[in-house]
Amino acid sequence: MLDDTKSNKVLVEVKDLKMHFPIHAGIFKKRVGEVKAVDGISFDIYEGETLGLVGESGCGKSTAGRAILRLYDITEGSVKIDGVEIGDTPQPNLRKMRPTMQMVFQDPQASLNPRMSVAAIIGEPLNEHSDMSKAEKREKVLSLMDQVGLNRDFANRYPHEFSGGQRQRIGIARALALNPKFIVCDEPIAALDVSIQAQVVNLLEDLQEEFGLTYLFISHDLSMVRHIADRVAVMYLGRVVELASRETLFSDPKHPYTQALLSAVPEPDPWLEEKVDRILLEGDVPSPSNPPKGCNFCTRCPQVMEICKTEEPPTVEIAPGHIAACHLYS
Ligand SMILES: Nc1ncnc2c1ncn2[C@@H]1O[C@H](COP(=O)(O)OP(=O)(O)OP(=O)(O)O)[C@@H](O)[C@H]1O
Repeated sequence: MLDDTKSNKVLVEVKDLKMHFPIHAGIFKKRVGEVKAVDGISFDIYEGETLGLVGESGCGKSTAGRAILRLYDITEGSVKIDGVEIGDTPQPNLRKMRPTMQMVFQDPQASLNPRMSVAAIIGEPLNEHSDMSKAEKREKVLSLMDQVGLNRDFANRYPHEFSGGQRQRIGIARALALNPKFIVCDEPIAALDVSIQAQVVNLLEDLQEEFGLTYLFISHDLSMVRHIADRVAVMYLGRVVELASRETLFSDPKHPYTQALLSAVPEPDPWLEEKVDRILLEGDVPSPSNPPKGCNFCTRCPQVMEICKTEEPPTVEIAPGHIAACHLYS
């Protein structure tokens, strides 16, 4: 399923994961409903690979990433990291697993404490999860700065003294401090200037190769995902509608939603741009607190059938490693 350079060992197993947020209203804050941000997603992530997770804003990508890392108490389902079930582990007992799995956030400005020096920020995870001496910690922090391309002379500076790209490097160094195996990169370049996005992506790729890291790369930027991901999962309204290798997904998308999403990618060549067959989706994405019956995509699908309005489509393997949840294939 993966190319020869990647392992076939499953590092992260996500099964029927649901993350529903309660909606409270009224003076007594009565529970009146729930936002089904993630509504039963399943996939495996192989050791050393990058799984891209794409979809429109609000489809549940970030919630999925956070739920997999157990930054939330999940509503239902199972998450195994390296064979260890963490889906139902109480938060205090997750401490042991924390070093294995880390997150790189979208907005480095917001995720770095402005009152802490860079050395303190990068070294913070070591205070809690290691018994290194002060000198050992300092050396580790400086070597992490080298690894992410930050000048070690700037260790005592503060986040505001750095550019956006450098701040993201600080966030990456912090995520690497405990030698993780699995990193959720949540839109890691979305807040950066286009000119430095490629540098940060190259850095993530180099680090992956050097340390054998496994990434869940969340992005709405399909061109970037096409560049970095080995396989790609497409989400719509809390569910994974299609998953395939990068080559297959971009050359032969099967789900009508994936086809529409890919057809919206801008074509830089004006001559080709004229020839692109765009699929325009009608209507808005329904609310995740009140998703449609049957297939979540039925209200906007250009190929909708009667069955789509009543029955949720099963997820089927159309070809080896290529899965889709659509009645056209069930
Ligand atoms: N803590 C929360 N409480 C209630 N609803 C939430 C919470 N976090 C997310 N949501 C809702 O869950 C849905 C999915 O949000 P999420 O941020 O996961 O989507 P996303 O695909 O990552 O979007 P974006 O790319 O804009 O970040 C949205 O409707 C959002 O409003």
